[in-house]
Amino acid sequence: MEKLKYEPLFETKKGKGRILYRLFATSLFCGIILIWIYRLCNIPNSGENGRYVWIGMLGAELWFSFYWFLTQSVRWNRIYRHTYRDRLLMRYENELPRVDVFVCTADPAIEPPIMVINTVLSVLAYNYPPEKLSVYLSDDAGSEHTFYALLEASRFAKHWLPYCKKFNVEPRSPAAYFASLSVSDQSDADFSEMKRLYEEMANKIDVVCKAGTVSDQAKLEYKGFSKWNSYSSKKNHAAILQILNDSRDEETKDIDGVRLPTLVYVAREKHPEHFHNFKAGAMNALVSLVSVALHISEILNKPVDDFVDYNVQLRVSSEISNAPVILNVDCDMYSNNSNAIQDALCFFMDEERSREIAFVQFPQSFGNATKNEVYGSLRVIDEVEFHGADGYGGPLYTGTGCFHRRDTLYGREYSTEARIDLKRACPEKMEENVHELEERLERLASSTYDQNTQWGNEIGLKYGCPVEDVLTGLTIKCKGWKSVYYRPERNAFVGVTATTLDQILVQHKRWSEGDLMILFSKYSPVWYGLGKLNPGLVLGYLIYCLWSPNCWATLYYSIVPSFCLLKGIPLFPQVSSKWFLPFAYVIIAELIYSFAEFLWSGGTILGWWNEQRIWLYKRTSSYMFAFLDTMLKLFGSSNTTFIVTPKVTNDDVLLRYKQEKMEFGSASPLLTILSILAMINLFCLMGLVKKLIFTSELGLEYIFETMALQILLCGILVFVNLPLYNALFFRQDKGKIPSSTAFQSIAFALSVCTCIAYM
Ligand SMILES: O=c1ccn([C@@H]2O[C@H](COP(=O)(O)OP(=O)(O)O[C@H]3O[C@H](CO)[C@@H](O)[C@H](O)[C@H]3O)[C@@H](O)[C@H]2O)c(=O)[nH]1
Ligand SMILES: [Mn+2]
Repeated sequence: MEKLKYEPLFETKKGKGRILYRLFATSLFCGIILIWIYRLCNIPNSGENGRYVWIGMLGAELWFSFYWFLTQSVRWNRIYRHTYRDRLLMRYENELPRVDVFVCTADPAIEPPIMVINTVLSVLAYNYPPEKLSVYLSDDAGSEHTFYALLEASRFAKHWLPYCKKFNVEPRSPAAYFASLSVSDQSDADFSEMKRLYEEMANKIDVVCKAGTVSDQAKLEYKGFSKWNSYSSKKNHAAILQILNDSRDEETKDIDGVRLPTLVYVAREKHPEHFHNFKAGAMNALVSLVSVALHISEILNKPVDDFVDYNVQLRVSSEISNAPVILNVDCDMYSNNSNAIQDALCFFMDEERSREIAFVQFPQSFGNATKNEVYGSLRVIDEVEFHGADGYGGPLYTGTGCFHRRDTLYGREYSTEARIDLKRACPEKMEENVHELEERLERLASSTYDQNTQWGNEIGLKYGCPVEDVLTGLTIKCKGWKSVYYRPERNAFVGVTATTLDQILVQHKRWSEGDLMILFSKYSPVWYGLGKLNPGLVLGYLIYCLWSPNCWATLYYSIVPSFCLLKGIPLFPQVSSKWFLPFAYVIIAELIYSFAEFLWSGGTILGWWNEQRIWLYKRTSSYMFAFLDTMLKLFGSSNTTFIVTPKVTNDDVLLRYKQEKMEFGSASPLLTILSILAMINLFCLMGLVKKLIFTSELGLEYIFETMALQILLCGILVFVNLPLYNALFFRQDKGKIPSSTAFQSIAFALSVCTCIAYM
């Protein structure tokens, strides 16, 4: 008999133009070496003017070269994935695994319930058998409003899900769907009815949020609200768990009589004395809630008794769904592609190559991004770098839009028998009613369930790091697993990005701080990962772990050459010197490359320019504070925090955001640093102009000949900062730089420049 040909469920292709890129990178590297040689050979002798400044330049350039070298790792070996969903369905239509979706929210004031339930509705409506899909909303605020919204959403879902299937709607977040249509699309009756239902629901939720409380009538209608009787604050409340739809229940059906996915609301217990570990804590509560110790023992191949050693609290059979595949999304990341589960499963279920795959990460894209992205984007990371990381064992886990195998989250080591257990039985419907089950589960979502256990350490998401996602993904890979990066043509997830400068700087401070903490932690890619990870991937991780130390070289390069300009000390080769060439080549080639890469990644010309500005701002403010804070933490005098990014904006700020006017707004040390730097460069450039006009002894030509690159550098810094000067001196709206910050930074920059000039 002819052997059936194996048809893979996914394919991997090498990126185009790799040879060309490698040649280019090599030529750039030669340029960089020449720059080192120039620096080394021209260090002023001891006693000569500018010796230490020169050594500093050498240090900064060595750092930049080293960092550039790291960034090559994710460009060297890019790969691209392609899935075959039709083959998946043909082979596994009736045995698809169950999938648990975890949605996390933390604060109804900055993560509005209406946005949260749109995300929930979008994942409930996945093109996937409903009896195999369970959606859990983790609400860290334990907010009655969010619960009310979810309750309304569970009712609306009975209309929305059949509608999505009937008309093959995309995207399946109702808000995004309605917003995506033009007026002419909106004529038919089904549509109008759907829109009316949605608006009715949105309106009810809006009323509750504005009133600040749920009406007595609603409370009477649904007795679940009684659980809030003892609620005192979002930091102090008992566990609340409510099963809104139970797919095991025959009665849970939509208006067409089709079963609905399971939907569960969970607010783990919060107690002021028990640290809650932010999102990692929330995720672990969910992971553990839906599992049983027995299963863990099965996975780790140990008898249950051994678990006493493992110190896992043995918890009574408590599962609701316990699916082998878990999707995790942030509350603002709605599903934009209803086939994403099937795509992910192609990687988990391929007969030959899926064994080693622990998670499938999709890119993050943002629905509220403006055309030229004033606050930058993750564009190049998504379009280039993660494809490169994939070539060396897989991208980072970035916290949202990621499918995990449940057993790898439990800390399972890679082994060749590690095929996903599809046949794992569905939890039995127990002889208890839903309320009894809820009560039993609530006891498990206590604020101490993970204390003195391996949760957060050997099991589940890792605690103690503001980027729990990156750390968790890294340790999974150190256990021998790989991950996959998949970017379908239609984006799988769409979220909300920050809309003010302060928000983006604070977010990047959290990220770069967390990444640096990983570098110094027990799980550092360098000492823990070396030998376990592909060396290319170690370099790849280092790019992110070393984000924050970048601040020093950048600060040096954006201040010292400008001061030297003021003092008349040349730091770069003369224009007519042959040493000028490598500098010119490296600068121009790198600029053109980064420009081309950005456009190729789908950005705009102005977007690239904005990206350069935000690059400078992040490096000189967020990264510096992140570095200092990490040092404080290492020496034990500061605690980990997690400032949640707001997902709402007031109308005034939103208008300026849409006009792409940078929002400086509130005073903060981050902002002060940026304006001081901008002013220093402006004063230095003005000092030079003054010198050119009033002192003729040196002559224009001589100054350009000796200082061309320094003038260029200072000029570019000033040019990049134009929006900042505008916000300092001319703008009248609320997004301008606050007068106190303006005054402080101008006074400070002026005094420093005066001191330097007359020193
Ligand atoms: O105590 C907390 C704090 C946050 N969150 C949730 O975590 C998610 C991420 O928070 P956000 O403020 O949006 O952070 P971002 O910087 O946008 O998030 C990125 O970076 C985080 C790590 O810093 C990851 O956790 C996220 O998944 C990743 O998208 C949100 O859904 C929050 O509701 C909680 O559930 N509990
Ligand atoms: Mn977010």
